[in-house]
Amino acid sequence: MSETEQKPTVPAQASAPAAENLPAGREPLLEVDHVTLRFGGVVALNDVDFTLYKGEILGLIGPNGAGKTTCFNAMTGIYQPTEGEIRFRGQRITGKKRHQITQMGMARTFQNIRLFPEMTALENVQVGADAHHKTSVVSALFRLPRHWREERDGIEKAERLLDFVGIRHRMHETARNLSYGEQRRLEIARALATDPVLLCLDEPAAGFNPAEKEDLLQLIRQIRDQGVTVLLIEHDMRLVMGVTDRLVVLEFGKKIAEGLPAEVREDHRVIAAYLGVPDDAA
Ligand SMILES: Nc1ncnc2c1ncn2[C@@H]1O[C@H](COP(=O)(O)OP(=O)(O)OP(=O)(O)O)[C@@H](O)[C@H]1O
Repeated sequence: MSETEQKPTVPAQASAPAAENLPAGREPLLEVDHVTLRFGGVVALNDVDFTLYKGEILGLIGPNGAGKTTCFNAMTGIYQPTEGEIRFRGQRITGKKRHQITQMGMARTFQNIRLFPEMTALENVQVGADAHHKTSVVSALFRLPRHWREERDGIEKAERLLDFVGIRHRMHETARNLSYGEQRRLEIARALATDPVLLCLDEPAAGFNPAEKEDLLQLIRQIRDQGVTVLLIEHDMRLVMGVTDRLVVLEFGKKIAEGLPAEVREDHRVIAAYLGVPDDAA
């Protein structure tokens, strides 16, 4: 990416902080405040409590069924907590609609890729950019100048984002014809098109080979360096340990550990959770 016009369209914010400064003195961006979420008899989240600070890359990890995706879904308005609340940029988002949360600056990707398969890569990203368009139905119908301007800006922005994630050369290809890795990158570009301050990535490396994982690690760092805070759910421990500033660990819906990756890796409860051995034997 060149330094000038190729710069991605992500919000201009203060430059990324040094990881070692986290979290002391940092500004909270997202607060998950004693959240419990039940599905009938299943307690998917049990009094989960953590804060995500502006500018960090936080990993949310845990064995299968630990509650990670449920936590993302509660944050992004898909599920409502049974108890507790979630605050984003100081505002309570519990009860808000998904599009309202997107407009507040939170974007996400999904564990199972959700693109518009018959649309081109460019069009998929434009859909994300449309979240902020101000054109009324009338000005779109009558093709007023404002509509053209927004459409042109949307295309330019989509091209820059495709360049940023490394698939600009595929912009006119339909999403269904992209490789799996390209589709995952396209999802990230589409999420960035909504100008998020927080990007939530749900298992972005699933199905990747080691080289693709290394590229993804670089991309996540670049996203953070553009001022976007990142919340990452990921099973690949090498990627998690290599890219995150801090980790929150869930098991059976409960937070069992939180801290720097090096600390969490040594935590006996985390080792027990991953190895499936009794707590006192770990
Ligand atoms: N819509 C739902 N209805 C009922 N139970 C659900 C629902 N969604 C999740 N669960 C249950 O909540 C628990 C947590 O699931 P969740 O998908 O959040 O875990 P996860 O940590 O993301 O797992 P994985 O790593 O396998 O994706 C599981 O027991 C799951 O079966």
